[in-house]
Amino acid sequence: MTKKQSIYTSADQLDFTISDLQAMPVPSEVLMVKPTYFDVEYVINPHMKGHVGRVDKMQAQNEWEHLADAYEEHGFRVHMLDGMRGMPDMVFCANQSLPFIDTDGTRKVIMSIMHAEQRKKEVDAIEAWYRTQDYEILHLDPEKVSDFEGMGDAIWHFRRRLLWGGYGFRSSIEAYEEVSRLLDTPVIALELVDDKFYHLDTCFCSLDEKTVLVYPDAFTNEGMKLIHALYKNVIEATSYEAEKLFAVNAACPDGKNVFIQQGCTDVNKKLRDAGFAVHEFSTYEFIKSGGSVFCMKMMLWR
Ligand SMILES: NC(=[NH2+])NCCC[C@H](N)C(=O)O
Repeated sequence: MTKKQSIYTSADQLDFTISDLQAMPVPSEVLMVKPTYFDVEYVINPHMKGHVGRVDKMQAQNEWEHLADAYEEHGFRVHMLDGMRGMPDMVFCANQSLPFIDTDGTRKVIMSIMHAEQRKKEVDAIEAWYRTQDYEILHLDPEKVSDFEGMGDAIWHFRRRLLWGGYGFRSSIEAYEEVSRLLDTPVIALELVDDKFYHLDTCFCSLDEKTVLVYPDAFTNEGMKLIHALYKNVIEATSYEAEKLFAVNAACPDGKNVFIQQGCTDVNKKLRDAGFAVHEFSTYEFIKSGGSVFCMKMMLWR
């Protein structure tokens, strides 16, 4: 496809359909950071309020292990990285980077510029791990980009070279000009308008090429138009399940199986009706920090 434009912010700018886009392999590996030092120590999103010092460490460890096992059971190789003292949010390893595989098979990663001061040092720790993994490491120009929180806000369309980028709370729209240029990929930029849904991965879950799970009130009308223009099936979560159960922070690593927080009855029925297999997990300890299934891992290519 010849790109006329790299960042799309309104539906009338769209000059392609999904089938025009190049295919991209599905990741086969997962990175997870052990929750040894996970806790709620500060408040940088509305979900963390009232939870400082209230994490049940044993329970968190159990929840994390069940999730890691599930990736292994579904055939994914899981890299487990030790957490670090003083980095209670490092366990949310969707945030410090955005990995990518090029058309020639080169693996690259763009390192994040965390919005919150408290989380900035996590990026170096994750970068050090990528150095052991034969990834080409790319950095955003801090003169041009103030913040970008990796796969928390930048989500690949399933199996296609198209990036969906959320902005407004943790990432700024300028980041996507840079990301689009570095990865030579079009970006659909979606403004986030509700601070309870501060990362794109709290309100947008890419399920397969044609299907997405969203929480519509987290977006502008124009954002929802873009989503409807490029997805045939748009599954909507209720406000209760999206906000209290992080239903949309689910993960569908293979286009068939959806890993999701326990108890999302309405969303689960819609997912099953659409042909997906649903696997429920307890992530209550992590929800206290404003994260669930999706943000506790990073998908990688081998
Ligand atoms: N991608 C995510 N939604 N990650 C959750 C991050 C939670 C973390 N406490 C933060 O506010 O930064």
